[in-house]
Amino acid sequence: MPSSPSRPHIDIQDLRLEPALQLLQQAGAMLPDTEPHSRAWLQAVLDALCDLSSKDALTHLDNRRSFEMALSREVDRVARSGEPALLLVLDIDHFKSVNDTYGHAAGDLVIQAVAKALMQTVRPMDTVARVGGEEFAIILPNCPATFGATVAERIRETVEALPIQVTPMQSLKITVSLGGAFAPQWVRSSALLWMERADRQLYRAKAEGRNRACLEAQPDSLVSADEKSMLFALTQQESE
Ligand SMILES: Nc1nc2c(ncn2[C@@H]2O[C@H](COP(=O)(O)OP(=O)(O)OP(=O)(O)O)[C@@H](O)[C@H]2O)c(=O)[nH]1
Repeated sequence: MPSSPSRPHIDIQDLRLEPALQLLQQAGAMLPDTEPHSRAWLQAVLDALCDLSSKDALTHLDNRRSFEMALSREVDRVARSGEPALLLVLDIDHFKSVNDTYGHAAGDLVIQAVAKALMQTVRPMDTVARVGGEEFAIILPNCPATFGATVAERIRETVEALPIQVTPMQSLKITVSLGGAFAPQWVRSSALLWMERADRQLYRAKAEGRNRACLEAQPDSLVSADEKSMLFALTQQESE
């Protein structure tokens, strides 16, 4: 393929890569073992930086930024395919008292243990993210409405049964509250609205006593006024 004459030539040696390499080293990321300053080496550095900026440092789950991107992609996919998709948001109950009683390091161990349990409880195709201090979110593509409550309950039970060793002598039990909402099928909605609906259910689970999962009722027919107006605007645009 003929190369474009206007394409600028970049000498990798001239790039200021030291700060990026230090960042990767400090984060314990694997540095590329290909020939330094080769094209393959630079690509591996870029890949490692992308990985670093999309993962949560404590749990290695997706961070909020990459979760939001995944949620937007899922909204588009559902609108095109009509497949059901469930969003679960999950919050550790009374987590402040774990920190206050056992210390911040013990709190971190609890967060890591919950993250690991979530990864082991859902399918590889599901996206598990840490979206806040002690708050997680899970996107479950292709999850039938009839299965939503079962999967949320399975997660709740798994965490409840989990012994978490915070010191050699001390093991803790914790619980989580979950909220869930299905993406409206065949409707181009927004990731933000979907998240708000799941959050409302989480709020309900907390208010009703914690250690429970609340899912939005009648998932297939629930379309908010905002979503209807977005769909209307889109239909208008398409007909113009
Ligand atoms: N150890 C640790 N604590 C964190 C981290 N991020 C946030 N927190 C703490 O998480 C706690 C959250 O407390 P709250 O928002 O009051 O929630 P809660 O105590 O779980 O109460 P409910 O959610 O109502 O059951 C605060 O004490 C934060 O300091 C973290 O990365 N590590």
